Amino acid sequence: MKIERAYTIVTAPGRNFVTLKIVTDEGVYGIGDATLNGREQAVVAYLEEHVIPALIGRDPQRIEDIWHYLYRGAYWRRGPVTMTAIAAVDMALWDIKAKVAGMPLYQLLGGKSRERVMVYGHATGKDIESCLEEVARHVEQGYRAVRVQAGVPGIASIYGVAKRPGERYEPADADLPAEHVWSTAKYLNHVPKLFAAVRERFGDDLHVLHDVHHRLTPIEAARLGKEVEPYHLFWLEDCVPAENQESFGLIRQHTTTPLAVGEVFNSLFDAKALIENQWIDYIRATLTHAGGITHMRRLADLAGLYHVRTGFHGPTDLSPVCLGAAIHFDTWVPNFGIQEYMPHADVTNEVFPHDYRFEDGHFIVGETPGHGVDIDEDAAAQYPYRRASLPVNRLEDGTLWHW
Ligand SMILES: O=C(O)[C@H](O)[C@@H](O)[C@H](O)[C@H](O)CO
Ligand SMILES: [Mg+2]
Repeated sequence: MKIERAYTIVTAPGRNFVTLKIVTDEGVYGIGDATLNGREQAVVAYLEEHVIPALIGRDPQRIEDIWHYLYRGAYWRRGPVTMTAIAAVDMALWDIKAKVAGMPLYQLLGGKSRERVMVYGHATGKDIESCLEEVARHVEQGYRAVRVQAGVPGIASIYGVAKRPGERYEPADADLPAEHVWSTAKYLNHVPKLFAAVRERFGDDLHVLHDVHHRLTPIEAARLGKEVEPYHLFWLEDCVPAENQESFGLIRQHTTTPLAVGEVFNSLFDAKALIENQWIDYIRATLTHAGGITHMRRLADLAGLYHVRTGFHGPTDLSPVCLGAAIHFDTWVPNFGIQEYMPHADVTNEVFPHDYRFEDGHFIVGETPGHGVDIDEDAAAQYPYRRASLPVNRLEDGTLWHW
C-alpha cells in the first residue's frame, strides 16, 4: 500500500478548521485535524510545502516510522505548527490502519477500558446568578461535570463568558486581536464567591471545574487553590502560564485543589517535570496539537506512572475529527480522567459527519472502522476561510498580560 496523494481542506462552517486528507493507491483514505486556532494557515503552509511532498509513495501502514521521519527529519523539533502538522498526518494514518483492519480505532489501541466517556460542559454567565442558570441547564441535560466561568464585577470582558446566555463562547472573534483588560485582584476576590454559590445551589455531587486561563502568578494561584478548597473542585485549570514547570511545585505545596494543565503543550517534554514531580493531576494536551495518537499514547503512559489522568482539551476550535479520535483514545486509555466538550455548531457537524454520540453527560464511541469522522468536501467548499484572531489581554495600566 502506498500514499498516492494528500491535501489540506480549509473550511469555515461556523469557524475555521484545517483538515488533512491522505489517500492511498488502494482507495482507502484517512483524515486528520490540523486546526491551530488563529494560526491555521501556518500549518497549511507547513504541510503543503514540507510534509505532503515527502509522504507521497510511502507505506501508510508504517505510522511509527513516518512519525519519526517527520519529527527527527525536520531537524527543528517540536513547536505548535510542526507538532500540529505531524498530528494531522498521524491521525489520518491511524484512521487508514483501522479502516484496513476493519476495526474502530479503540480496538486497535487495545480495546475498551470503559463503556462511556465522561465529559464536562461549559456554563458561563455575565454574573453569578446567570451562571447558576446555565449550570442548571447543563444538569438538566444530564451533565455530571460542568466548567463554571462568570463575569467579574469591574472587568468589562473576560475569558470564557459567552456574549448572551446559552450561546457558545468563541474567543477568536475578530480579524485582528481584540483587546481585553484584566485585574487579578478583582478576579481573585470574586471566584470563591462563585463556587460558594454553586455548591450552595447544586450540592456536593456535581463535578465543578474552573479555567484560570494562564493569568496568575504562582503565589496568586496558590491563594486561589486554597480559597476554593472547601468547594472541592474537580480541577483548577491553567492557573499559571506553564513555560516554567517549576511554578507548579510552588502551587502544589499550598493546596489540595487538583491541578490541570497542558492545552497549549505540543510534546511530552512540556509536561515531563510536571508529571515526574507529581505537580499536576490532569494532563490536557490534545491529539491535534501534541503529535497525534502516537505521541499522546506515550504521554498518557508516562502520566499513568505518576497517577496523572487525561483531561483532553475539547473546545470548538478543535474539529470533530479531533474530537472523534479523542473519544476512541478516551475509551481505551487506562488513566482516563474526563473529556472537555463544547458542542460544535450544527453547520460544523454537517461538514464533518461522525458516529460518536452524546448521551447523559457522556460520549459513546462509534463502531465504524477508523476514527469514525469524515469530511463532506462539497459542503466544506461552501464555507471559505476568514482570518480570525484570539484576543490579547492588558492590565489596567496598559501592560500586556497573558490572555
Ligand atoms: O479550556 C479551554 O477550552 C480553552 O481554554 C479554550 O477555550 C481556549 O481558549 C481556546 O482553545 C483557544 O484557542
Ligand atoms: Mg482552557
